[in-house]
Amino acid sequence: MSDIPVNHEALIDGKAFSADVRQRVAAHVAQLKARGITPGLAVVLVGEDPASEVYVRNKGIQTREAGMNSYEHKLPADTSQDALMALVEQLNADDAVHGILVQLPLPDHLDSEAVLNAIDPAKDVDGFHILNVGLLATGQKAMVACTPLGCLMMLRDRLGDLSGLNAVIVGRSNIVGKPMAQLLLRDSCTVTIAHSRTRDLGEVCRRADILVAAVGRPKMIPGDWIKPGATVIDVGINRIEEGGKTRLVGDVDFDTAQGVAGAITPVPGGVGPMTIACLLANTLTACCRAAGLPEPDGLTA
Ligand SMILES: Nc1nc2c(c(=O)[nH]1)N[C@@H](CN(C=O)c1ccc(C(=O)N[C@@H](CCC(=O)O)C(=O)O)cc1)CN2
Repeated sequence: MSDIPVNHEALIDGKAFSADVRQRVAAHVAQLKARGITPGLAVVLVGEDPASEVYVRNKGIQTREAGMNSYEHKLPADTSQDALMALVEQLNADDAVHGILVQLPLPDHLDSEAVLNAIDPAKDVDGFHILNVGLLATGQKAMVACTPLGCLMMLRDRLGDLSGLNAVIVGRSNIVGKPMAQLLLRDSCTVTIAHSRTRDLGEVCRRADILVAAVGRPKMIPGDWIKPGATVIDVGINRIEEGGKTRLVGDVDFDTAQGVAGAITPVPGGVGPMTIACLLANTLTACCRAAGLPEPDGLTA
């Protein structure tokens, strides 16, 4: 954000929202623990990517803060595919582990798709397993990818019933764009997925009551692409250099967008914090399902 005054009424505070989600998860975990059940999340990090190390550390901290067990597996960058698959199998078989997450990106020599599809779908708290992708696409009970789940929670909180709204998602990735589209379709939005080849992208965006930006291009969407009063969810986290300093910006040009949008997520402090909160929510859901207990209200799709 720059020196332009922030319209606080329009701001969707992902930090505060994620704190509330984590608090609700913790309350539910406390009830489970009183029955002798402790949810456990295993996170696997291969290599030493600095950003991944920060995310994995934060996941461990927030998992423990929610009262769950955290199991961290840090493997060297030259770990073989076989060794990684063997660890996944070991975690699949471990009853103390209810959720498994392999931090992405993996080093280039590893086949990410094969690793993700080796995770037990019931423990796939990232929602990336092909079975969970298919279940979501066919409207069945699935583990849902954390970032789109977090976006959905914020949209429902801000707008209530989403049915009939025009939703435009800019970006067609497997981990955000496509699952986001499925979730909004399930909530009866009229959904458009736009991407790099979309013609008249500005025109398409201007039709959106809900605009989700997930392209990974800094400040690509200016304020005059936004319908007045629209709800804007910015999934982009881009590090840019400005005035000799680096800072994080989204895919939306926040300064020009915030005066037009009815509600908007900032970067940082918007969607990002919801990703880890939803990971904890998914781990709790996986644990409840494994124990044959009712799922927590308001923490699933
Ligand atoms: N297996 C997975 N790998 C990755 C995922 C994922 O969901 N599953 N997502 C990202 C990284 N990520 C979590 O893993 C993540 C990214 C960003 C944030 C966040 O809170 N961002 C802050 C800004 C942080 C900063 O200052 O750099 C924000 O937006 O406010 C949390 C988690 C890729 N890998």
